[in-house]
Amino acid sequence: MGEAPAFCVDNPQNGFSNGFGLKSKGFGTLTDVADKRFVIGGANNDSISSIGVQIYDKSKEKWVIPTVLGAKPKPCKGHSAILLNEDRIMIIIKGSTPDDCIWFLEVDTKYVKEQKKVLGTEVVAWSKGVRGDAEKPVVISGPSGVGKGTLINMLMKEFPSMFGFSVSHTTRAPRGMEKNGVHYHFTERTVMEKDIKDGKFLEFASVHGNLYGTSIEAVEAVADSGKRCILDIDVQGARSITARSLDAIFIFICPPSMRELEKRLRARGTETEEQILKRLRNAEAEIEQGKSSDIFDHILDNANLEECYNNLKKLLGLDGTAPTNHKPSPKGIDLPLNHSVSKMDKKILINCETPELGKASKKLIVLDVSSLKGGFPGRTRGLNVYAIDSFSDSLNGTHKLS
Ligand SMILES: Nc1nc2c(ncn2[C@@H]2O[C@H](COP(=O)(O)OP(=O)(O)O)[C@@H](O)[C@H]2O)c(=O)[nH]1
Ligand SMILES: Nc1ncnc2c1ncn2[C@@H]1O[C@H](COP(=O)(O)OP(=O)(O)O)[C@@H](O)[C@H]1O
Repeated sequence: MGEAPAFCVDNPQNGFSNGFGLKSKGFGTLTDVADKRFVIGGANNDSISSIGVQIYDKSKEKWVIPTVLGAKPKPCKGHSAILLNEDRIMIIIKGSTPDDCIWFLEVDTKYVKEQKKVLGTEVVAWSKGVRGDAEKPVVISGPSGVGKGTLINMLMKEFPSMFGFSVSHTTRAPRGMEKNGVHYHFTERTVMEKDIKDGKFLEFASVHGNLYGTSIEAVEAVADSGKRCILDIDVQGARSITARSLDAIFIFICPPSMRELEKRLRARGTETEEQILKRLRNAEAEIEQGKSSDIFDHILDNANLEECYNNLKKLLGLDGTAPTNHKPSPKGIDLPLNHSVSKMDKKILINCETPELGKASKKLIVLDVSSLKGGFPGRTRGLNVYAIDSFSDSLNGTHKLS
């Protein structure tokens, strides 16, 4: 299938209320998915414009303005659109930065289908495309004072280029040494509640009387930096994450006894007496749930810190010396402004010939989409990218882009 053609929308509904004012005419792409035509477009001139979405329902012969979820691509100088698997449209942005040129408009993925039912409207969702895979995140849970933070710090200190911490949002007050943006994003309840409503959180829970939550951006930012994400979240949060099918390793840290847990909490000296008692009361239920539920893949006893840390490293496959062959974070894709796009099986071919530079300038960029993972509300990962120079001569010139 070839690139969806640039076209002129003759009769859209008074512009794209979800993206920009299209006025009476605009240019964009159209992609047919069953009896729906997805019109994705910008303004009718050479200037940069934002991307709006409108759907023409061919069976009902009417235009529909969908609810658009997720952050959309930045204003651009045009785009190409290619339908993948009947459930998402790949958008290749012209004139964008290398790390911002591939996007997916999900039109019938599992999440979008669910949202259509919940909202009772047409729904589409934007997800940014990213090269390469992210390693499975590591979710660490356990009662307050058991040693989660201590173990995570040890891991980050020993393997600084390998792990990144998912910085949660919380409505609780910072402790003496805690820094905003490093340990937590300390936030107002009303602000956090609005962000939760706007779908910015992967999970959230009320813990010890405060609101805590993991933003989608917190996890994606770690993966973008090429590191493996560590989450320190409570049992409710871990359960929400399993329900959202986030592929992660779930580890529960257990104290040797309630008495020892109390001793550690008091020795830490960061909570008031009232807060300590609340945390201890909650600990019993957390331990019960952590041990009995089928959320956790591993339960680690933190009686002896060194032993527990070694066991943690073992189950993460880090029991040797620090690995030296850590994958660097993948670079973006450098696309020229002018290119044409086509599809062959699970590969998207981007023809980057620059006519004014002659035959020698021919380059074909191949996006292998056979192993895509993730998607809204996070990034779409697993894009594999190859460049073929002077592709008309031979395919033997294939090499991986660095
Ligand atoms: N669900 C959820 N729980 C979180 C998050 N961040 C922290 N928590 C949990 O909230 C609880 C309280 O954390 P905190 O106030 O830092 O106290 P601490 O556990 O005693 O260090 C702990 O069980 C954390 O695992 C989050 O983003 N989501
Ligand atoms: N195995 C252990 N033995 C003794 N003290 C520990 C052990 N693990 C952690 N601690 C101490 O217990 C306190 C609570 O640990 P922390 O990492 O803050 O717990 P959490 O993040 O689970 O609330 C800290 O003062 C820490 O130094």
